[in-house]
Amino acid sequence: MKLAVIPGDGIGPEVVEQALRVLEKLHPDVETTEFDFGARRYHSTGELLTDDDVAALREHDAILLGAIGDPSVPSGVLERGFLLKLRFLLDHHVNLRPSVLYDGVASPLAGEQDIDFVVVREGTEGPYTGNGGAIRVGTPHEVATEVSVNTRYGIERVVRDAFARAQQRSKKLTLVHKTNVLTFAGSMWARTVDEVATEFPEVSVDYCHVDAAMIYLVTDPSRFDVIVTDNLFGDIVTDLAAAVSGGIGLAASGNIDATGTNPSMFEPVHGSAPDIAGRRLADPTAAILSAALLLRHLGDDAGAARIEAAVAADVAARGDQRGSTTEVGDRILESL
Ligand SMILES: NC(=O)C1=CN([C@@H]2O[C@H](COP(=O)(O)OP(=O)(O)OC[C@H]3O[C@@H](n4cnc5c(N)ncnc54)[C@H](O)[C@@H]3O)[C@@H](O)[C@H]2O)C=CC1
Ligand SMILES: CC(C)CC(=O)C(=O)O
Ligand SMILES: [Mg+2]
Repeated sequence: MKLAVIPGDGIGPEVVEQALRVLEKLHPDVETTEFDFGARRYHSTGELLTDDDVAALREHDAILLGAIGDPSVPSGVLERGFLLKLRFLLDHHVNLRPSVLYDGVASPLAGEQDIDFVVVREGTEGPYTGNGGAIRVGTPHEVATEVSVNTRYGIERVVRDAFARAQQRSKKLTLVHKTNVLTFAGSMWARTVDEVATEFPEVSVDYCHVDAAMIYLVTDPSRFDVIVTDNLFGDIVTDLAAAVSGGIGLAASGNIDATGTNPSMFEPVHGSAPDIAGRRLADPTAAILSAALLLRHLGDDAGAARIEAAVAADVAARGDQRGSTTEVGDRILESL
Protein backbone atom coordinates (compact mmCIF):
# COMPACT_ATOMS: atom_id res chain seq x y z
CA MET A 1 0.00 0.00 0.00
CA LYS A 2 1.37 3.41 -1.00
CA LEU A 3 0.03 5.98 1.40
CA ALA A 4 0.36 9.75 1.14
CA VAL A 5 0.36 11.35 4.58
CA ILE A 6 -0.55 14.99 5.13
CA PRO A 7 -0.23 15.82 8.84
CA GLY A 8 -1.20 19.47 8.20
CA ASP A 9 -1.78 22.09 10.86
CA GLY A 10 -2.64 22.35 14.55
CA ILE A 11 -3.58 18.99 16.03
CA GLY A 12 -3.33 17.36 12.58
CA PRO A 13 0.22 15.98 13.11
CA GLU A 14 -0.64 14.80 16.63
CA VAL A 15 -3.65 12.73 15.57
CA VAL A 16 -2.13 11.49 12.31
CA GLU A 17 0.86 10.11 14.22
CA GLN A 18 -1.49 7.83 16.17
CA ALA A 19 -3.49 6.79 13.10
CA LEU A 20 -0.24 5.89 11.35
CA ARG A 21 0.91 3.73 14.25
CA VAL A 22 -2.32 1.78 13.90
CA LEU A 23 -2.02 1.44 10.12
CA GLU A 24 1.60 0.35 10.39
CA LYS A 25 0.69 -2.26 12.97
CA LEU A 26 -1.85 -3.82 10.60
CA HIS A 27 0.16 -3.24 7.41
CA PRO A 28 3.86 -3.29 8.34
CA ASP A 29 4.74 -3.03 4.64
CA VAL A 30 2.90 0.26 4.12
CA GLU A 31 5.02 2.74 2.13
CA THR A 32 4.35 6.28 3.33
CA THR A 33 5.25 9.60 1.75
CA GLU A 34 4.85 12.61 3.98
CA PHE A 35 3.76 15.93 2.46
CA ASP A 36 4.32 19.20 4.31
CA PHE A 37 1.23 21.06 3.12
CA GLY A 38 -0.29 23.66 5.39
CA ALA A 39 0.61 26.87 7.16
CA ARG A 40 4.34 26.29 7.63
CA ARG A 41 4.94 25.56 3.96
CA TYR A 42 2.74 28.47 2.94
CA HIS A 43 4.74 30.86 5.12
CA SER A 44 8.11 29.59 3.90
CA THR A 45 7.38 29.21 0.16
CA GLY A 46 4.02 30.87 -0.52
CA GLU A 47 2.86 27.58 -2.03
CA LEU A 48 -0.44 25.89 -1.26
CA LEU A 49 -0.82 23.05 -3.77
CA THR A 50 1.09 22.90 -7.03
CA ASP A 51 0.47 20.76 -10.12
CA ASP A 52 3.53 18.70 -9.18
CA ASP A 53 2.08 18.13 -5.72
CA VAL A 54 -1.16 16.82 -7.16
CA ALA A 55 0.75 14.57 -9.57
CA ALA A 56 2.79 13.20 -6.65
CA LEU A 57 -0.32 12.56 -4.57
CA ARG A 58 -1.88 10.71 -7.49
CA GLU A 59 0.96 8.17 -7.26
CA HIS A 60 -0.55 6.83 -4.02
CA ASP A 61 -3.33 4.38 -3.22
CA ALA A 62 -4.88 6.67 -0.62
CA ILE A 63 -4.25 9.82 1.39
CA LEU A 64 -4.38 10.24 5.16
CA LEU A 65 -4.91 13.85 6.26
CA GLY A 66 -4.86 15.40 9.72
CA ALA A 67 -6.34 18.88 9.33
CA ILE A 68 -5.65 22.13 7.54
CA GLY A 69 -6.11 25.66 8.82
CA ASP A 70 -4.14 27.97 11.05
CA PRO A 71 -4.83 31.32 12.72
CA SER A 72 -1.57 32.73 11.26
CA VAL A 73 -3.06 32.53 7.75
CA PRO A 74 -6.13 34.54 6.72
CA SER A 75 -9.29 32.46 6.94
CA GLY A 76 -9.99 30.62 3.73
CA VAL A 77 -6.50 30.75 2.20
CA LEU A 78 -5.53 27.24 3.27
CA GLU A 79 -9.07 25.87 3.38
CA ARG A 80 -9.92 27.02 -0.13
CA GLY A 81 -6.45 27.11 -1.66
CA PHE A 82 -5.36 23.74 -0.41
CA LEU A 83 -8.09 21.55 1.06
CA LEU A 84 -11.05 22.26 -1.20
CA LYS A 85 -8.79 22.54 -4.22
CA LEU A 86 -7.43 19.07 -3.49
CA ARG A 87 -10.89 17.56 -2.93
CA PHE A 88 -12.07 19.07 -6.20
CA LEU A 89 -9.00 18.11 -8.26
CA LEU A 90 -9.16 14.53 -7.01
CA ASP A 91 -12.92 14.51 -7.67
CA HIS A 92 -13.81 13.51 -4.12
CA HIS A 93 -17.51 13.65 -4.81
CA VAL A 94 -18.61 11.32 -1.99
CA ASN A 95 -17.83 12.80 1.40
CA LEU A 96 -18.67 9.91 3.68
CA ARG A 97 -19.28 10.65 7.36
CA PRO A 98 -20.58 7.86 9.58
CA SER A 99 -22.05 8.63 13.01
CA VAL A 100 -22.15 5.82 15.52
CA LEU A 101 -22.82 6.10 19.22
CA TYR A 102 -20.58 3.39 20.63
CA ASP A 103 -21.66 1.38 23.66
CA GLY A 104 -20.54 3.07 26.85
CA VAL A 105 -20.12 6.48 25.20
CA ALA A 106 -22.11 9.32 26.71
CA SER A 107 -24.24 11.32 24.33
CA PRO A 108 -25.26 14.81 25.43
CA LEU A 109 -28.80 13.77 24.44
CA ALA A 110 -31.07 12.66 27.27
CA GLY A 111 -32.05 9.02 27.63
CA GLU A 112 -30.96 5.89 25.80
CA GLN A 113 -29.91 6.65 22.25
CA ASP A 114 -29.49 4.45 19.22
CA ILE A 115 -27.36 6.37 16.74
CA ASP A 116 -25.97 4.66 13.67
CA PHE A 117 -26.30 6.56 10.45
CA VAL A 118 -24.10 7.82 7.69
CA VAL A 119 -24.10 11.19 6.00
CA VAL A 120 -23.25 11.12 2.31
CA ARG A 121 -22.26 14.70 1.67
CA GLU A 122 -21.65 15.91 -1.88
CA GLY A 123 -17.99 16.93 -1.96
CA THR A 124 -17.25 18.88 -5.12
CA GLU A 125 -20.08 21.35 -5.66
CA GLY A 126 -22.54 23.56 -3.78
CA PRO A 127 -21.52 26.90 -2.33
CA TYR A 128 -17.93 25.68 -1.81
CA THR A 129 -16.84 26.04 -5.43
CA GLY A 130 -15.68 29.63 -5.07
CA ASN A 131 -18.24 30.86 -7.54
CA GLY A 132 -18.86 34.37 -6.32
CA GLY A 133 -17.25 37.68 -5.72
CA ALA A 134 -17.41 40.97 -3.97
CA ILE A 135 -17.66 44.54 -5.18
CA ARG A 136 -17.20 47.86 -3.44
CA VAL A 137 -15.28 45.99 -0.75
CA GLY A 138 -14.86 47.96 2.45
CA THR A 139 -17.51 50.49 1.54
CA PRO A 140 -20.99 50.76 3.05
CA HIS A 141 -22.29 49.49 -0.31
CA GLU A 142 -20.27 46.30 -0.43
CA VAL A 143 -22.00 43.34 -2.08
CA ALA A 144 -20.80 39.73 -1.86
CA THR A 145 -22.15 36.65 -3.59
CA GLU A 146 -21.32 32.98 -3.03
CA VAL A 147 -23.23 31.04 -5.65
CA SER A 148 -24.13 27.41 -5.02
CA VAL A 149 -23.25 25.29 -8.04
CA ASN A 150 -25.31 22.14 -8.47
CA THR A 151 -25.05 19.97 -11.55
CA ARG A 152 -27.33 17.13 -12.50
CA TYR A 153 -24.20 15.01 -13.03
CA GLY A 154 -22.82 15.85 -9.60
CA ILE A 155 -26.08 15.29 -7.75
CA GLU A 156 -26.93 12.08 -9.54
CA ARG A 157 -23.65 10.35 -8.80
CA VAL A 158 -23.70 11.14 -5.10
CA VAL A 159 -27.39 10.29 -4.78
CA ARG A 160 -26.80 6.93 -6.48
CA ASP A 161 -23.90 6.25 -4.09
CA ALA A 162 -26.14 7.08 -1.12
CA PHE A 163 -28.90 4.78 -2.37
CA ALA A 164 -26.40 1.96 -2.81
CA ARG A 165 -25.24 2.43 0.77
CA ALA A 166 -28.85 2.53 2.04
CA GLN A 167 -29.51 -0.70 0.14
CA GLN A 168 -26.64 -2.32 2.09
CA ARG A 169 -27.77 -0.90 5.43
CA SER A 170 -31.30 -0.39 6.80
CA LYS A 171 -32.80 0.58 3.45
CA LYS A 172 -33.76 4.08 4.43
CA LEU A 173 -32.55 7.25 2.75
CA THR A 174 -33.28 10.82 3.82
CA LEU A 175 -32.65 13.76 1.55
CA VAL A 176 -31.76 16.82 3.61
CA HIS A 177 -32.04 20.15 1.80
CA LYS A 178 -34.02 23.36 1.90
CA THR A 179 -36.30 22.85 -1.09
CA ASN A 180 -38.87 25.30 0.26
CA VAL A 181 -36.46 28.21 -0.20
CA LEU A 182 -33.56 27.08 -2.39
CA THR A 183 -36.05 26.05 -5.03
CA PHE A 184 -33.80 25.79 -8.07
CA ALA A 185 -31.18 23.51 -6.56
CA GLY A 186 -33.70 21.91 -4.20
CA SER A 187 -35.98 20.90 -7.03
CA MET A 188 -33.09 19.26 -8.91
CA TRP A 189 -32.00 17.37 -5.79
CA ALA A 190 -35.56 16.18 -5.08
CA ARG A 191 -36.26 15.14 -8.68
CA THR A 192 -32.93 13.33 -8.89
CA VAL A 193 -33.67 11.42 -5.68
CA ASP A 194 -37.11 10.46 -7.02
CA GLU A 195 -35.62 9.23 -10.28
CA VAL A 196 -32.74 7.26 -8.78
CA ALA A 197 -35.20 5.78 -6.25
CA THR A 198 -36.78 3.76 -9.05
CA GLU A 199 -33.50 1.80 -9.29
CA PHE A 200 -33.68 0.95 -5.56
CA PRO A 201 -37.30 -0.12 -4.93
CA GLU A 202 -36.41 -1.61 -1.53
CA VAL A 203 -35.09 1.68 -0.16
CA SER A 204 -37.67 3.94 1.45
CA VAL A 205 -37.15 7.64 0.87
CA ASP A 206 -37.78 10.46 3.29
CA TYR A 207 -37.18 14.17 3.06
CA CYS A 208 -36.35 16.75 5.75
CA HIS A 209 -35.71 20.43 5.42
CA VAL A 210 -32.28 21.01 6.90
CA ASP A 211 -33.59 23.11 9.78
CA ALA A 212 -36.05 20.43 10.86
CA ALA A 213 -33.37 17.79 10.37
CA MET A 214 -31.37 19.55 13.11
CA ILE A 215 -34.35 19.14 15.45
CA TYR A 216 -34.60 15.41 14.69
CA LEU A 217 -30.85 14.93 15.06
CA VAL A 218 -31.26 16.03 18.65
CA THR A 219 -34.71 14.63 19.47
CA ASP A 220 -34.76 11.38 17.49
CA PRO A 221 -31.46 10.57 15.74
CA SER A 222 -32.47 6.91 15.40
CA ARG A 223 -34.79 7.90 12.54
CA PHE A 224 -31.77 8.36 10.26
CA ASP A 225 -29.93 5.64 8.35
CA VAL A 226 -28.41 7.30 5.27
CA ILE A 227 -28.63 11.07 4.84
CA VAL A 228 -27.73 12.53 1.47
CA THR A 229 -27.16 16.24 1.23
CA ASP A 230 -25.15 18.98 -0.40
CA ASN A 231 -21.67 20.19 0.46
CA LEU A 232 -22.59 23.03 2.82
CA PHE A 233 -25.47 21.34 4.62
CA GLY A 234 -23.38 18.18 4.95
CA ASP A 235 -20.54 20.10 6.54
CA ILE A 236 -22.82 21.57 9.19
CA VAL A 237 -24.98 18.48 9.77
CA THR A 238 -21.92 16.33 10.43
CA ASP A 239 -20.50 18.51 13.19
CA LEU A 240 -23.84 18.22 15.04
CA ALA A 241 -23.97 14.51 14.21
CA ALA A 242 -20.52 14.17 15.77
CA ALA A 243 -21.53 16.11 18.86
CA VAL A 244 -24.58 13.93 19.55
CA SER A 245 -22.57 10.74 18.92
CA GLY A 246 -19.99 11.30 21.62
CA GLY A 247 -18.02 14.25 20.32
CA ILE A 248 -16.01 15.61 17.44
CA GLY A 249 -12.96 13.63 18.59
CA LEU A 250 -14.65 10.42 17.43
CA ALA A 251 -15.97 11.47 14.00
CA ALA A 252 -14.25 10.01 10.95
CA SER A 253 -14.63 10.79 7.28
CA GLY A 254 -13.63 9.78 3.80
CA ASN A 255 -13.39 11.97 0.72
CA ILE A 256 -13.99 9.42 -1.96
CA ASP A 257 -13.65 9.34 -5.71
CA ALA A 258 -16.09 6.47 -6.17
CA THR A 259 -14.81 5.84 -9.70
CA GLY A 260 -11.41 4.90 -8.27
CA THR A 261 -9.64 7.18 -10.75
CA ASN A 262 -7.97 9.25 -8.03
CA PRO A 263 -6.76 8.34 -4.57
CA SER A 264 -9.40 8.92 -1.93
CA MET A 265 -8.53 10.91 1.18
CA PHE A 266 -9.40 10.03 4.77
CA GLU A 267 -9.46 12.56 7.57
CA PRO A 268 -11.22 13.35 10.83
CA VAL A 269 -14.34 15.51 10.53
CA HIS A 270 -12.74 18.00 12.89
CA GLY A 271 -10.36 20.79 11.99
CA SER A 272 -6.95 21.79 13.29
CA ALA A 273 -8.28 22.85 16.72
CA PRO A 274 -5.74 25.63 17.36
CA ASP A 275 -7.21 26.05 20.84
CA ILE A 276 -5.72 22.73 21.99
CA ALA A 277 -2.88 22.22 19.50
CA GLY A 278 0.55 21.22 20.80
CA ARG A 279 -0.73 20.07 24.19
CA ARG A 280 -1.38 16.40 23.47
CA LEU A 281 -5.01 16.99 24.42
CA ALA A 282 -6.54 16.00 21.07
CA ASP A 283 -8.47 12.79 20.81
CA PRO A 284 -6.86 10.81 17.95
CA THR A 285 -9.83 8.42 17.73
CA ALA A 286 -11.41 10.23 14.77
CA ALA A 287 -8.15 9.97 12.84
CA ILE A 288 -7.80 6.30 13.81
CA LEU A 289 -11.36 5.57 12.68
CA SER A 290 -10.59 7.43 9.45
CA ALA A 291 -7.74 4.96 8.96
CA ALA A 292 -10.34 2.19 9.30
CA LEU A 293 -12.43 3.81 6.56
CA LEU A 294 -9.27 3.99 4.46
CA LEU A 295 -8.59 0.28 4.88
CA ARG A 296 -12.19 -0.62 4.06
CA HIS A 297 -12.00 1.55 0.95
CA LEU A 298 -8.89 -0.33 -0.14
CA GLY A 299 -10.60 -3.68 0.43
CA ASP A 300 -9.19 -4.64 3.82
CA ASP A 301 -12.52 -5.13 5.59
CA ALA A 302 -10.96 -7.32 8.27
CA GLY A 303 -8.34 -4.67 9.15
CA ALA A 304 -11.02 -1.98 9.29
CA ALA A 305 -13.17 -4.13 11.57
CA ARG A 306 -10.19 -4.77 13.87
CA ILE A 307 -9.58 -1.05 14.26
CA GLU A 308 -13.26 -0.38 14.89
CA ALA A 309 -13.40 -3.15 17.50
CA ALA A 310 -10.30 -1.79 19.25
CA VAL A 311 -11.84 1.69 19.28
CA ALA A 312 -15.17 0.35 20.53
CA ALA A 313 -13.38 -1.39 23.40
CA ASP A 314 -11.41 1.72 24.25
CA VAL A 315 -14.26 4.21 24.19
CA ALA A 316 -16.37 1.86 26.32
CA ALA A 317 -13.59 1.55 28.89
CA ARG A 318 -12.29 5.08 28.97
CA GLY A 319 -15.37 6.84 30.42
CA ASP A 320 -14.43 10.47 30.91
CA GLN A 321 -10.78 9.55 31.59
CA ARG A 322 -9.57 9.69 28.00
CA GLY A 323 -5.97 10.63 28.69
CA SER A 324 -3.48 12.22 26.32
CA THR A 325 -3.34 11.81 22.55
CA THR A 326 -0.51 9.29 22.90
CA GLU A 327 -2.21 7.38 25.70
CA VAL A 328 -5.29 6.84 23.54
CA GLY A 329 -3.06 5.66 20.69
CA ASP A 330 -1.15 3.36 23.04
CA ARG A 331 -4.32 1.75 24.34
CA ILE A 332 -5.88 1.22 20.92
CA LEU A 333 -2.61 -0.22 19.62
CA GLU A 334 -2.41 -2.53 22.61
CA SER A 335 -5.98 -3.66 22.07
CA LEU A 336 -5.19 -4.41 18.41
N1 LIG B 1 -10.83 19.13 7.26
C1 LIG B 1 -10.15 20.13 7.77
O1 LIG B 1 -8.96 20.17 7.65
C2 LIG B 1 -10.90 21.15 8.53
C3 LIG B 1 -10.26 22.30 8.84
N2 LIG B 1 -10.89 23.25 9.61
C4 LIG B 1 -10.10 24.40 9.98
O2 LIG B 1 -9.58 24.17 11.30
C5 LIG B 1 -9.42 25.42 11.98
C6 LIG B 1 -10.15 25.40 13.31
O3 LIG B 1 -11.54 25.32 13.04
P1 LIG B 1 -12.65 25.22 14.17
O4 LIG B 1 -13.85 25.86 13.65
O5 LIG B 1 -12.09 25.64 15.48
O6 LIG B 1 -13.03 23.65 14.22
P2 LIG B 1 -12.26 22.42 14.92
O7 LIG B 1 -12.99 21.22 14.49
O8 LIG B 1 -10.83 22.49 14.65
O9 LIG B 1 -12.50 22.65 16.49
C7 LIG B 1 -13.81 22.81 17.04
C8 LIG B 1 -13.77 22.43 18.53
O10 LIG B 1 -13.58 21.01 18.64
C9 LIG B 1 -12.43 20.71 19.41
N3 LIG B 1 -11.77 19.56 18.79
C10 LIG B 1 -11.55 19.38 17.47
N4 LIG B 1 -10.91 18.22 17.27
C11 LIG B 1 -10.73 17.64 18.46
C12 LIG B 1 -10.12 16.42 18.90
N5 LIG B 1 -9.57 15.54 18.03
N6 LIG B 1 -10.09 16.15 20.21
C13 LIG B 1 -10.64 17.01 21.09
N7 LIG B 1 -11.24 18.19 20.74
C14 LIG B 1 -11.28 18.50 19.44
C15 LIG B 1 -11.57 21.97 19.35
O11 LIG B 1 -10.70 22.04 20.45
C16 LIG B 1 -12.63 23.07 19.29
O12 LIG B 1 -13.07 23.37 20.58
C17 LIG B 1 -9.94 26.48 11.01
O13 LIG B 1 -8.84 27.00 10.31
C18 LIG B 1 -10.84 25.71 10.07
O14 LIG B 1 -10.99 26.30 8.82
C19 LIG B 1 -12.15 23.05 10.10
C20 LIG B 1 -12.82 21.91 9.81
C21 LIG B 1 -12.27 20.88 8.95
C1 LIG C 1 -12.52 23.74 6.30
C2 LIG C 1 -13.51 23.24 5.31
C3 LIG C 1 -12.97 23.41 3.93
C4 LIG C 1 -13.84 21.82 5.51
C5 LIG C 1 -14.75 21.42 6.61
O1 LIG C 1 -15.12 22.09 7.54
C6 LIG C 1 -15.18 20.05 6.50
O2 LIG C 1 -14.99 19.41 5.48
O3 LIG C 1 -15.80 19.56 7.45
MG1 LIG D 1 -16.56 20.94 8.77
